[in-house]
Parts: sequence; structure tokens; C-alpha cells
Amino acid sequence: MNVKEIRHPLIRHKLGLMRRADISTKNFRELAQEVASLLTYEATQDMAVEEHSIQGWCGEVQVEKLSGKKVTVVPILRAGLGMLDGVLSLIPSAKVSVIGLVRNEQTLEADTYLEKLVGNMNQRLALIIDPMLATGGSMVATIDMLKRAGAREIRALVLVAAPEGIARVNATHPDVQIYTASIDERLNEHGYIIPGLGDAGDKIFGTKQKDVQ
Ligand SMILES: O=P(O)(O)OC[C@H]1O[C@H](OP(=O)(O)OP(=O)(O)O)[C@H](O)[C@@H]1O
Ligand SMILES: O=c1cc[nH]c(=O)[nH]1
Ligand SMILES: [Mg+2]
Repeated sequence: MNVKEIRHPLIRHKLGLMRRADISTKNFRELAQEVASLLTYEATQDMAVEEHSIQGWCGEVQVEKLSGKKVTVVPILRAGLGMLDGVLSLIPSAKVSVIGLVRNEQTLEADTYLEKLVGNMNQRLALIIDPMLATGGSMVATIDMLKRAGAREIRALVLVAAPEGIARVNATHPDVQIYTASIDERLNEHGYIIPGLGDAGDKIFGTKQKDVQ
């Protein structure tokens, strides 16, 4: 399976805090960005670098700089915005491509309301960000859109993933590597991840929670 569960102690600690039922909007937001940064660190480990020389304080010195594909970060609205600053804190010059999706809570299929991608997608590494990979419908719809626009190298960063969503992404897009802080147990009958985080969008934006037990 193309999924990497990053079991770093800092991630496990922060995710544990995020699972508390009484967490405040402020704390949930802060932790989502922090875990997003840690996932970004892992997901970019193999980025290409090249040597070049600069004038350092004691003369010429060989240093490295990123040389591979430029990055576009792809937050899936709304909840993906809750990870954006965390990713940009490590890749500050990345361009941002926005996909607006909302899951129809009856059919659990994703409805698209926005597709605003940067240019030259075929020359970029696309890092999709969304806190929750549940049925996988939103992620597959996003990958479909990115590939239609020419993207060839795509990675997905999610805070929590359900086995069902991982299987769907793997079956449809086996080339896409998923990075997650946790592979959780399962989906409940309403398509919510158990134990999960509840409704991540509502927790990040402070809107009324529609958590379904
Ligand atoms: O894997 P899936 O079954 O597609 O579910 C996951 C999607 O559901 C949530 O978004 P939601 O549709 O609730 O929208 P929001 O981000 O605007 O709250 C979440 O942020 C994912 O995008
Ligand atoms: O568990 C889930 C599933 C979909 N969307 C969420 O925000 N949480
Ligand atoms: Mg969404």
C-alpha cells in the first residue's frame, strides 16, 4: 500500500491532544498546522538538491539548494486550509492551488465548487492537504482534477486516514503516496472516521459541529 504512517513521538503526542472532545478551536487549529509541518518534513525527504558555491564569511563555500520540481500545495477546502500555513512554514515559496469540495453527507460523494490551479502543473510536485481521508471520495476527485490538469507527481498529506479511504486511493491512483499521522480503525455508518477527530472543518472554522457518533 502506498501509505506512510509517520509514527514520530511529536506527531503522536500532538494527535493525541487533537482527539480530545473538549479541545478549543484555537488549540485544534494550532496543532493541525504543527502536524502538517511535521508531515511536510517527511513527505519532502527525497526532494532533489544541487550544489553551488557562494561567498561565505570565510570565502567561497559549497552549499546545496533545492533543484527539483517546484511545489504547489493543494488544500482541499475548507478543512485543508487548516494545514496550509504549516506546509508553507517549510516551503514558503510554494504556489497554492485550491480545490473546493464538499462531501454530500447523504451519498458521501464529493461535490466540486472550485478549481483554481496554478499553471504548469506538469512541472510541479503537488502536495494535496486535507485533515481527513475518510471514504476517499474527496481525495480521488482531487487527484482526478490534478491529473487532468497535467500533474504527474502527486502526494497526499492527511492528519488521519481510514483504511477504506486508503484502499480507494490506492486502487484508483496507485502512484500517489499518502502520508498520514495515523491510520485509524474504520469508518462509522455515517462515513466518519473512528476514532478520528470528528468534523475537522467545523473544528478548524469554529462552525457548528455535526459530529456523528
Ligand atoms: O474521504 P471523504 O469521505 O471524501 O471525506 C473527507 C472529506 O470530508 C471533509 O470535508 P467536508 O466535505 O466535510 O467539507 P469541509 O472541509 O468544508 O468541512 C474532509 O475535510 C475531507 O475533505
Ligand atoms: O471523520 C470525518 C469524515 C469526514 N470529514 C470529517 O471532517 N471527519
Ligand atoms: Mg472537504
